Amino acid sequence: MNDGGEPADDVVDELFAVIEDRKAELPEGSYTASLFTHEKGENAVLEKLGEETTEVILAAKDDANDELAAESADLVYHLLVLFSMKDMDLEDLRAELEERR
Ligand SMILES: N=c1c2ncn([C@@H]3O[C@H](COP(=O)(O)OP(=O)(O)OP(=O)(O)O)[C@@H](O)[C@H]3O)c2ncn1[C@@H]1O[C@H](COP(=O)(O)O)[C@@H](O)[C@H]1O
Repeated sequence: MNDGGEPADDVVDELFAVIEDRKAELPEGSYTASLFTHEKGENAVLEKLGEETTEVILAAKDDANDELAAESADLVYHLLVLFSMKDMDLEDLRAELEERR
């Protein structure tokens, strides 16, 4: 909660909104935009997902929890870029998780 008693914006929702903006605007110098315009197409983000997954596993095996959190954030970010590329959104993920409750 912030000082006004309103719920704080969800950081994951906010990140996804930024990713959607980058997809629409493709600003110069944006890493996110570069994934949407990459010459390898969607393979660029798929390769990053593979790399980040390996990094998550290595951090876990090293018992390096700070690194595990950082690599997990990289993984989630790239997963959200993939969702956006596929015209999916966080509601698709939430609906899938809800169904499993
Ligand atoms: N959350 C992220 C985020 N996580 C990871 N990354 C990028 O993902 C890449 C991860 O690659 P690696 O771990 O392999 O590290 P690296 O060796 O530096 O990367 P490369 O040389 O392979 O590109 C890095 O370039 C990171 O900067 C991210 N880039 C952007 N965001 C978010 O997206 C927003 C918009 O960013 P821009 O699109 O760059 O404006 C930012 O404000 C952040 O909130």
